[in-house]
Amino acid sequence: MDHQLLRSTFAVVERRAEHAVTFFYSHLFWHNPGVRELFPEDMLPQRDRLLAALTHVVTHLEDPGLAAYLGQLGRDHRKFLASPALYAAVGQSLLAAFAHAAGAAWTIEAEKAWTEAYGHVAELMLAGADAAAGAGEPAWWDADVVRHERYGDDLAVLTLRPRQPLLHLPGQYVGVSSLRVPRVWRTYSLADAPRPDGTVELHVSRIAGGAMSTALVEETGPGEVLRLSAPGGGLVARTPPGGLRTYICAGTGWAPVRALLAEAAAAEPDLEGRLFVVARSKEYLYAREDAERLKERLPGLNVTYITAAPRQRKDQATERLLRALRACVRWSAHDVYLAGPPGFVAEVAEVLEELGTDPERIHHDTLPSVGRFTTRPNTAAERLLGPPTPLWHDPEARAPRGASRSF
Ligand SMILES: NC(=O)C1=CN([C@@H]2O[C@H](COP(=O)(O)OP(=O)(O)OC[C@H]3O[C@@H](n4cnc5c(N)ncnc54)[C@H](O)[C@@H]3O)[C@@H](O)[C@H]2O)C=CC1
Repeated sequence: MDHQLLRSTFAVVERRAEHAVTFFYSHLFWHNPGVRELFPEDMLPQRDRLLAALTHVVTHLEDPGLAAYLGQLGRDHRKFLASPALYAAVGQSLLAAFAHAAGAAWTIEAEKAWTEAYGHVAELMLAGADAAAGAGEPAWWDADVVRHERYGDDLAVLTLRPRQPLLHLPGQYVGVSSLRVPRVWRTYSLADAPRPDGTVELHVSRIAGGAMSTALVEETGPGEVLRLSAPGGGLVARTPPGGLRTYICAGTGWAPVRALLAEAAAAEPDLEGRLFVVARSKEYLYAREDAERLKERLPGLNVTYITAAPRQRKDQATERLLRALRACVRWSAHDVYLAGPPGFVAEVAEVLEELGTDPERIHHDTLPSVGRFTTRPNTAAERLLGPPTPLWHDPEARAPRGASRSF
């Protein structure tokens, strides 16, 4: 495959990304009646996701991990009932959209390279789907809601009992779908290590205007059934025994961190580390009781809770956290596990690097985007669909940014 040619055509398509994605879906739905019904009513998050996946493929062409990524994506796409025929239809519409957006850059060679590349991508995704089906894994897990607890106005903890065993690594997330919001899937972390009774826990924060989070926080209750997709994500334990680690979470970012700590409490109760739990206000520090229980099992864990002061804006908690992080030492010796709102993760990761943490040892997930990109935009296409928000906190206290940054 001609990687250089794939990258150069994609760079042209990217500059007209919004146009290309609109063309793609119009072409797909027009030529394949019935396919529109497989997609949610609100297509905006879907459009971002397609582009994010394509960007990932093009920027990882030489990465040996790409095949595993595509296999996992195919496994995950079983929840959409994606058939080989649908993969073929998507390929045709994608090439048509690329041809349209690339203009003069769409040469015979470019078309050949993209036809071959898409064929390869589809093959790896279908192989991932077949492998999961062959191992007896369902396309999704029906799960009964057995408990629903509210914290503050916007937060809920849901306990679910999947009807088939749901194997996962602590720290991973699942896609969640509800009949209340047809065909929409949102990702939430599983908030515990696998439990003996097979139940799982999701922590949901209601986003203003978010149909799914509102349904899960305000309307869902015991007796209802949700669908869960195959667990995925790379925020899993990576520290060798005896290694130092720091866990930092904000809001419902507590969910994956709690799962990692529960695993550590069983596997390595004498671990040494620090935990920072950040919440917008005291009322939202729903993690405190659980964290205290974990601390009893992990005496070497130093726990700090950080909230904004009363009547201060919620972001003040991050400023307070950054001050606390600056007061800590030995960052170069720590693995750091990070979870929370995307802006928080990006900001904290940057400060940790400035403090001397090895970037390879800062672990966090890039959750699939919802509506807007969940990480800072890097490419022209990402910037177009989700322009970066300006950094807001205490810029004076920061070391100068690397000259290589493009925003
Ligand atoms: N529910 C889950 O299982 C998981 C959720 N997440 C993410 O965590 C977030 C949870 O949202 P909430 O609980 O409502 O958190 P929140 O909106 O209450 O924010 C918690 C704290 O994060 C900080 N923060 C928020 N936005 C920031 C920004 N742009 N820059 C710097 N700091 C910022 C502030 O200190 C704030 O007090 C969501 O974005 C979600 O995607 C991440 C992992 C798992």
